[in-house]
Amino acid sequence: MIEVIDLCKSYGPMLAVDEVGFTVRPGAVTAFVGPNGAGKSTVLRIALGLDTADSGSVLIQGRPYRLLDAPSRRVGALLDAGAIHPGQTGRTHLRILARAAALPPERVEQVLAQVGLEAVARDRVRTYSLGMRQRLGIAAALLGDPDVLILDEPTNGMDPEGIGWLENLLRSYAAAGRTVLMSSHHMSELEQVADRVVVIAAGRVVADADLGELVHGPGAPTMRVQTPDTAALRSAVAAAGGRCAAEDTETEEYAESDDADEWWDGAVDADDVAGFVDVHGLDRMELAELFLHARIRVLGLAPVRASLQDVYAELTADLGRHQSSGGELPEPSGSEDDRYAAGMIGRQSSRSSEEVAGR
Ligand SMILES: Nc1ncnc2c1ncn2[C@@H]1O[C@H](COP(=O)(O)OP(=O)(O)OP(=O)(O)O)[C@@H](O)[C@H]1O
Repeated sequence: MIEVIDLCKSYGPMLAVDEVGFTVRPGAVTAFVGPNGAGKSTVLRIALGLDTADSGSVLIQGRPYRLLDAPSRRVGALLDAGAIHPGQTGRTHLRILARAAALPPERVEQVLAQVGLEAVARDRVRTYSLGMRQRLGIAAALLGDPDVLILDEPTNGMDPEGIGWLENLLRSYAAAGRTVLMSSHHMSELEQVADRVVVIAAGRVVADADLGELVHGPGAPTMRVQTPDTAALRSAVAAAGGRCAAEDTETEEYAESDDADEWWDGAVDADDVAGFVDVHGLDRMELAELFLHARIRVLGLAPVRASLQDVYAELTADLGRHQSSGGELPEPSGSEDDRYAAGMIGRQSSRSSEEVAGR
């Protein structure tokens, strides 16, 4: 379990993380999402002892990271796959990490097999694609067979096969009762794998809910009704204790959308005089009763399926990026050896970004 408790962190005048609190439970994959600059990496760095909070704390299995016994057996982390030393082979990189964490050398071969890198284990990291580097970073996170996995944007640069592989890995990890926290900007991928979603914007948590609850809302799903009697529908829904979306969805606009193809196959033409009204708080049976009693002509009825992307866009619409202070990023705290051993930085972190990128 990971507990983030009333976390605050400023960089100069910039409040990067503002009383952030949420719990990441075992047995589930929790997605941690937010716009660029929302504060995700800051929370993850603090969780892993690479930065210090101004106030509040992050507990992993009940303790701050720095106070964990054998932290690499408790937490595996991937923060920056691009930071692995390009001159080393994949296997050497993992062997160094295993030795530093007092893990048996056979773990290296096991995780290489687990992430599908055995065939390139003897190649230098500079020859790896970004997707292969991500796999190597994930192998490093898995080395200690930890109960908690923290992955910052692990699917960046991965092809669809790699993403599918990672989704399976994370699902089986969670199914074994372990804790998985991953950040990503790819909502459609997260929708495939996440059980729970924490949304952060401008340093504050704006949603913390099960994926289903977030995309369907609590209670009955939103139903989209196509009817020529929109005014009558609205008053009948209000009388029955439901609620209608403020605007009717324009028939033509909706009929031309992808949703219409998928959900409204066989509905009347856009030319027909009918509007679409989204109804909240009444289920299909309640609506059927209402149509009958209020004598409302209905041409179509279907649940509205919001995507995580839709919900996310709505939640973060007004709360985009914090104003950047424009200052230099200070070095994270913790010795370089500690950070290398935790799989978070490359051994020669002073190398140029071009070298790190293998150019
Ligand atoms: N070391 C630092 N010094 C100054 N400002 C920082 C530092 N680290 C983060 N920030 C600022 O804090 C805010 C939060 O940054 P953070 O990297 O945590 O966001 P993020 O949600 O991970 O963004 P992204 O999705 O782009 O990775 C940003 O405005 C960033 O510029």
